[in-house]
Amino acid sequence: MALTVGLRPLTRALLRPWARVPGAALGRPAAGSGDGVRCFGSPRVLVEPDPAAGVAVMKMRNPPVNSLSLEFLTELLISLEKLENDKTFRGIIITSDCPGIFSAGLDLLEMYGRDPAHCAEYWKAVQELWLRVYLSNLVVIGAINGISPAGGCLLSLSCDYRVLANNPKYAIGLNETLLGIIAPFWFKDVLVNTIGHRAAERALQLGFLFPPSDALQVGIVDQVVPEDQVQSTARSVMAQWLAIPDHARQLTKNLVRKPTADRLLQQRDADIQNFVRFISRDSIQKSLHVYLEKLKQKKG
Ligand SMILES: CCCCC/C=C\CCCC/C=C/C(=O)SCCNC(=O)CCNC(=O)[C@H](O)C(C)(C)COP(=O)(O)OP(=O)(O)OC[C@H]1O[C@@H](n2cnc3c(N)ncnc32)[C@H](O)[C@@H]1OP(=O)(O)O
Repeated sequence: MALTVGLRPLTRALLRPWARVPGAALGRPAAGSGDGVRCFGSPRVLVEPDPAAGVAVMKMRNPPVNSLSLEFLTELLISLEKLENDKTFRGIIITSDCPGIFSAGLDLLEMYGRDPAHCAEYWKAVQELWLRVYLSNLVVIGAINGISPAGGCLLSLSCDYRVLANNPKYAIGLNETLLGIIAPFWFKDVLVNTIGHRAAERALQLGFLFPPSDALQVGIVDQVVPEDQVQSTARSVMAQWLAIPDHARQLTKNLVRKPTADRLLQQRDADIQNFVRFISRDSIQKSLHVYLEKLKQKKG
């Protein structure tokens, strides 16, 4: 898949992709890997490779809530691109290193009080991450070990399979309307593809965040397991998926997902312009302000 990352050279230059991760990389072999196999990654993305299994675990660590800032998105993109281009790997497990939070979704501070050029650059990176995960040739499994609203839910929905930890706090859904904003058409498409039209219609309008039992029932996740079994379950599901020949699985995945991805690919620039126009409205900026204040006040 030829996707351009399309971020400002400055943004990319600021990052140090593939730098050894302090602490994690200091001689600690990756779990399940043989001696000499080291964790690698970037400041916000820790990659634990298991070359023998052909699997890498990608841990998001952008504390406190793994909000998808521009820098974090860029690091995720670079990690994914690297893994995708390395023939050692056939599958990745995406999980979180922030306790209780898978991802709080898009970083509201990238959309609030920003100029149009910044919003456009940000939205391009959001599109890019979605396309890269959604169309990945690798098997992508979400080991969802925390709450995942909005953009966090989109990231989960873009995986091939979702395992959610059974904790009532770990709700998942596209809750944009609760913020006074709307889920873009491609977020909506992925939800419809996953849970069906009627369920998506209700969930989107009401901004449902499904706790684990409801999430399983509606089909927004594939499995709910005790919290301490999320990673091991993701590993055994991965083994099942990797038992299928790559070429057959990849072509099938493409067959199923391409029409949805094409809807965005055919109008990426227009989608960016729509986003910038929408997010720049006074009324939307006001809604974001109110929501951010609410998050602050919640702390007391
Ligand atoms: C017509 C065409 C239209 C085109 C489309 C147009 C428009 C827009 C589409 C936009 C799609 C948007 C997608 C999104 O993902 S929006 C983000 C949605 N996320 C949320 O609603 C989650 C908000 N966060 C929370 O609910 C909680 O933080 C939590 C995740 C449950 C964690 O709770 P807790 O552990 O208690 O932590 P705090 O609430 O205290 O948060 C810690 C600090 O992190 C800040 N924070 C939290 N979430 C975000 C975020 N998403 N972005 C930026 N910052 C975030 C929070 O304010 C705290 O900051 P502080 O320490 O400085 O106070």
